[in-house]
Formats: sequence, structure tokens, C-alpha cells
Amino acid sequence: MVVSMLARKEQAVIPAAPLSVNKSPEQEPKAQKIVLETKHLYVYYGEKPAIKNVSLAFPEHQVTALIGPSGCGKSTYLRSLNRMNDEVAGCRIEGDILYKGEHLNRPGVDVFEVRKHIGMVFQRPNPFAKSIFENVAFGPKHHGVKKALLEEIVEESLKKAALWDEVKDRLHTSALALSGGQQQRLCIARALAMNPEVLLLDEPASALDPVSTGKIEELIVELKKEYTVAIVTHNMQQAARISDITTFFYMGELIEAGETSQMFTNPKKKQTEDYLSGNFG
Ligand SMILES: Nc1ncnc2c1ncn2[C@@H]1O[C@H](COP(=O)(O)OP(=O)(O)OP(=O)(O)O)[C@@H](O)[C@H]1O
Repeated sequence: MVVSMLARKEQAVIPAAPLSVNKSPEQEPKAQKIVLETKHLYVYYGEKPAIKNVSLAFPEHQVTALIGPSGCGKSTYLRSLNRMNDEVAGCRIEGDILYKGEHLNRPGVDVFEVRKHIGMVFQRPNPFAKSIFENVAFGPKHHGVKKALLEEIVEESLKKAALWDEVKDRLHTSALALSGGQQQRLCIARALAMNPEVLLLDEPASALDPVSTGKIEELIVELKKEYTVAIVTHNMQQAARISDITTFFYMGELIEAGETSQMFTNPKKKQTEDYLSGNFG
């Protein structure tokens, strides 16, 4: 039932995205397909809402950056998008999460199926203590993909994650022997092996050196040709460099969202301006 609920289906939606931005007619964006969106989303830890009434849409093949001060709820919001918060005891979600128009926050939805379509990569690279090959093959294998196809999936995923050339001669050695940056690209390859449509990246470069960070940034820009990307970042320059849309969160609320160039040069809200100019506090 849930598989069919999530079957890929084409549907054009005029974006309300980003829902919080009031655009004048000449600024009206072209009709873009919305892959994922939340409407009036609240996320509670116990009684306390960490996310309050957030409505936001993620257009296809765009990188949307989530920025804001520590504790404002960026990770909580990101993790709600593929129901990762289900793992947190006492966490409760109200409101709508829609993937291609299908409700994800409803009883009976298979969260494992959701996460096949909406993959996630975390702040710290977390490869399994297995070979490079086994790391990438893990998800498809678990879902019954035949051995003959696994090699193809592993190669393709590693190529998409810009790691193939560095590891093709040592696929059966431990993933833990890779550098931090390589491990993170391996985790991206592992997510891609499930053939998702959306990638959620939670500060994927924050534990990496500048060279590895640069590679991850290049990779994200490349990946958006095929995927829709949402990224939490503390690094405002990074958001400016790689995102098409920037969203600013503060104390659990979405304060403003807009095209990245506009957000960084001409934000509409004073709180956004203060944050982006470093006058926050
Ligand atoms: N597992 C949890 N249990 C209870 N409260 C939590 C939990 N995770 C986060 N919170 C609270 O929710 C709020 C938002 O946290 P969240 O980690 O989403 O913010 P953030 O903007 O991603 O912060 P940072 O940039 O520091 O990672 C904070 O007040 C935090 O203390």
C-alpha cells in the first residue's frame, strides 16, 4: 500500500515555494515542480515545539539551504522531512509533509519506503565497518537487489559521488581506511545507491578540511542535476556558493526564504539581515 502511495508520479505544481516570500508579479518564479513540501509543520520534543508552523516547498533540481543560529531547529526540520525524527523518543509532528503530493506524516506510511525516496547524509561521516563495496551495496542488497546488479549500482553510485576514481582499485578494503572527506562522499554514494529523488544533507562538510569541503560543494552542485537537495549549513559562504534558495530559521520559525542571491543582497526581514551581516545577538 505504502509503496504504491510513494510510486513516482509526475505532477506539476505551481510553487507556493518558498511559501513565506511575498513576491511582486515581476519577481514571480516560473512554474517549477515541487518535490517536497511542508505545510504548517510543528515538531515537538515533549511539550515544547522546536519547529513552529513552517510552510516551505522544495523545487525540483534546486539546492535549498537551511541556515540560522545554533538551536533554531534546522536539523529538526530537515530530519522531519524523511521521518527521521520518528527515532527520537517523545518527538511528535503535526502538520503536513508532502512528497509529490502524497502525505508522509500519516499513519500507515512505511518510513523505510519514505527514506528510499528521500535519502539523508549526516554531519559526521558514518560508514559501516565494512568494505567500500559493502557500504554502497548495503541498502540495495537489503532490499533484495540481485548480486549481478549490485556491482553496477556500486560503480554508478561511486561515480556520481565523485569517488570512483579514488577507490576503484580497492573496493573490497575497509571503508574506515578512507579519509574523512572520502568517507563522506562514500556516505553520499550509499544514499545514492537507493536511487532517491531527494537528498537531505545535515552539515555534510562541517567535519571536513577546506579541500574536502570544496569537493563536497562541487559534488552537491553536480548532484542537483539529478536530485533535489536540502542542506543544513552553518557556513553562510557555503550557502551563498552552492544554494539556489536560502531559508533562514530562528527560534523554530521560518523567518524568510528566497532566492539565494536576493537573500544575501536584499533580505526582506530585519532578522535575516542582522544574521547575514553578523549583527546577531
Ligand atoms: N532529541 C532531542 N530532544 C529534545 N530536544 C531536542 C532534541 N533535539 C533537538 N532538540 C531541541 O530542539 C531545538 C532545535 O534543535 P536543532 O538541533 O534542530 O537545532 P539546529 O538549528 O539544527 O542547531 P545546531 O545548528 O546547533 O545543530 C533545540 O532547542 C534543541 O535543544
